[in-house]
Amino acid sequence: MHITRLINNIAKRVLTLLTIPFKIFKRAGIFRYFQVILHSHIRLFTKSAPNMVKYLGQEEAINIDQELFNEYQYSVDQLMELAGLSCATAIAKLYSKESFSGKYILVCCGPGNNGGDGLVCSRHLKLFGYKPVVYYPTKTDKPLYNTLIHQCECMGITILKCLPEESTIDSQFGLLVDALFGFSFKPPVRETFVPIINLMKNTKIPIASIDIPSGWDVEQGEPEEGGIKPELLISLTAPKKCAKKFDGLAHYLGGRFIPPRLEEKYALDLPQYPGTDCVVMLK
Ligand SMILES: NC(=O)C1=CN([C@@H]2O[C@H](COP(=O)(O)OP(=O)(O)OC[C@H]3O[C@@H](n4cnc5c(N)ncnc54)[C@H](O)[C@@H]3O)[C@@H](O)[C@H]2O)[C@@H](O)CC1
Ligand SMILES: [K+]
Repeated sequence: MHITRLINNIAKRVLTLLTIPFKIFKRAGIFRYFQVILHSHIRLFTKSAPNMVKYLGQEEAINIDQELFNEYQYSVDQLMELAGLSCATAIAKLYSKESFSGKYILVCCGPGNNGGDGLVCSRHLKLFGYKPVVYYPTKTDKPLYNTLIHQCECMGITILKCLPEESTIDSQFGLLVDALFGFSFKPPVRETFVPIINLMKNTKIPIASIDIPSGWDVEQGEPEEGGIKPELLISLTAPKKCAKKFDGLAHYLGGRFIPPRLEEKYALDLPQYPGTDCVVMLK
């Protein structure tokens, strides 16, 4: 275990060192080309390391969630803040600001807590110097969500009323953050969300999915008719079973808030987070 962790750490350091020279490339095309090549190589290098972390079923994920709130007395906004920060951090690790060449990040938020993570993530992305814009089609009229929206607006983040035209997405946005549905999703996607899911299926810009690629079955993965294909997946607490089918560029784990006793009870076998980081790269 120690040797595989050491190899992982060395690989990550090599990745960071190799990435720095590319940050001087202001032209997104060249930057992204090298970024993809680099990550593919790092993945090959680290693939031999056994991935011990447990992949959760839907019921188990819901039980852990409930236990955090009931037994450990965390409030939703406490965990959401850490989850959203982890997502923004993972995005910043994979995509430099320069790679977007001034383009916006479209953060699509759903009606539940996954959408709340998206709102928090937007706020942190803004603080990191990115340009997030939120699309939140079904606002949840609860104090928590009203506050999160208010905070976004106070930070100059635009909340879009309509979904941007598919034809303008590529020219305006450099990344789409998928915060529509998390571990409580039950297929099939309801009518209201079909246009945004279709847009995500068709778009050429990269997608970063929070916790679950939206529209995927939490345990089985991508639907038979085809689903969205995120480039980055940020699992929270522990990856869900569908993450085994994830074939994008990078998979991070975030939400470094699980008490050791809870980790032990569910035999989560969480990987070691580097130093004080709030995310750890799984692949
Ligand atoms: N411990 C944890 O486990 C934490 C979880 N958090 C986030 O919370 C998420 C889970 O949140 P929730 O339980 O609120 O649920 P979700 O955000 O996964 O989704 C529930 C919402 O989606 C709707 N929905 C479900 N199936 C649908 C369908 N087929 N078509 C259209 N709408 C559908 C439901 O009506 C509900 O409004 C996680 O995935 C994660 O992102 C974080 O905020 C913090 C910590
Ligand atoms: K999602």
